[in-house]
Amino acid sequence: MLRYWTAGESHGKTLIALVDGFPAGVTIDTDVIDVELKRRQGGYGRGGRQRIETDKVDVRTGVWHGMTLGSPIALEVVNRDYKLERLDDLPRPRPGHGDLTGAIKFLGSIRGILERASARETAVRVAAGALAKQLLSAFDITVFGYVTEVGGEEIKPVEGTLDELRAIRDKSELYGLNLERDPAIKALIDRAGKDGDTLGGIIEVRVDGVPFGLGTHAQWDRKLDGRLAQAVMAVQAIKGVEIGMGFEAARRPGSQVHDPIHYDASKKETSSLGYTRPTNNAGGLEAGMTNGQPIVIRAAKKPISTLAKPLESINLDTKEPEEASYERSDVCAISAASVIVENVVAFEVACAVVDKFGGDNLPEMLGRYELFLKMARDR
Ligand SMILES: Cc1cc2nc3c(=O)[nH]c(=O)nc-3n(C[C@H](O)[C@H](O)[C@H](O)COP(=O)(O)O)c2cc1C
Ligand SMILES: C=C(O[C@@H]1CC(C(=O)O)=C[C@@H](OP(=O)(O)O)[C@H]1O)C(=O)O
Repeated sequence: MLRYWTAGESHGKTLIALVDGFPAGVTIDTDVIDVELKRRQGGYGRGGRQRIETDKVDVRTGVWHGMTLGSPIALEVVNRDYKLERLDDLPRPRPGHGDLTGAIKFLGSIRGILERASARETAVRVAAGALAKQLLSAFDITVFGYVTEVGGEEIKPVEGTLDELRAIRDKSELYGLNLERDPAIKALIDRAGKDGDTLGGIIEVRVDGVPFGLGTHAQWDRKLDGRLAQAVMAVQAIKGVEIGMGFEAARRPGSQVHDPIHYDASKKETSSLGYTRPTNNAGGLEAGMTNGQPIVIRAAKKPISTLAKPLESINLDTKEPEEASYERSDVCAISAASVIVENVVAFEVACAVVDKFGGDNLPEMLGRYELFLKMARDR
């Protein structure tokens, strides 16, 4: 079983992801992980913190001569803005953050909650996802995330191959798929910043090259749609998850929702085994299992909770009404969130690959994958 945990506070010494159950024999390129970490730090609308940090991964355990050993892998990203010992508490909880509930639940400080609730922790979630992508690439599975909406403004994607779309996204300051929309949306973010306000948005992630049969119908906690939804929803500030047509499917009759099943022998050698679907409203998942089509998953991110023009709150000591605390904050972090969601999806898909093809070592997994394809083609 492949899994991970993280440790670390936002302004503490360091952040750690401990990845357990990662197969042996996977070549790891730490530069590729650092590219993802850099992308997560970027995107238009980020606050002052990203000018302090330069995130780089240090693979502390589990890798020898650039290859995984099958033992636990500890990934570390050190905080440059380490100052926790000098920081005071925050007196006035910020609506939308974990401040009020955390301080009440743990009978303690707001600082003690926000330090761990903070999305700073996602640096090492991204490192774990970027590690998982290096396993997925051996199976030609690619995971690609982009922004489709910011503050209610749509970024309708242009058409193109995956490589063309990647090139566009990597040029976009918003990580969207339509460069023409960037100036208007940057102006929207600037306006929100000037008004002391914040913005959220919508992210889409596409997973290509997915074989049939990842996940299972047999038990609720092993259904891949459910596991993906949990991984995505557990990203800070994500408030909605859709797979394929998502909520829109509820508004249409079945004839306009379900994807007909066709067969094209010339595609027998691909991961779809020749079973083609003229549409992919299911988003690649039926009954908790992948159906040979790309996985498509969307996430809705709420606006940042800390407003420069603070909302009404209470001073927890005096119980008197006061404005919520403000130190510094992102105005819009949807682009960063797209990198995070992309990487948590990658990790979850890698878990399902390990479940299906075994997790001891990569050559054995690839052998089992080929055997499965052969048997499934003959089905
Ligand atoms: C990439 C990213 C950056 C974020 N930056 C901030 C920030 O600067 N200030 C803030 O108040 N919240 C920020 N958030 C949101 C909080 O982490 C989040 O709202 C909080 O942990 C409460 O969790 P919840 O929104 O899931 O309920 C950010 C979230 C993400 C994903
Ligand atoms: C540090 C990161 O994001 C932080 C997430 C965050 C929050 O409350 O979630 C609050 C801010 O922290 P700070 O007050 O130190 O500026 C963001 O900068 C990061 O993504 O690397």
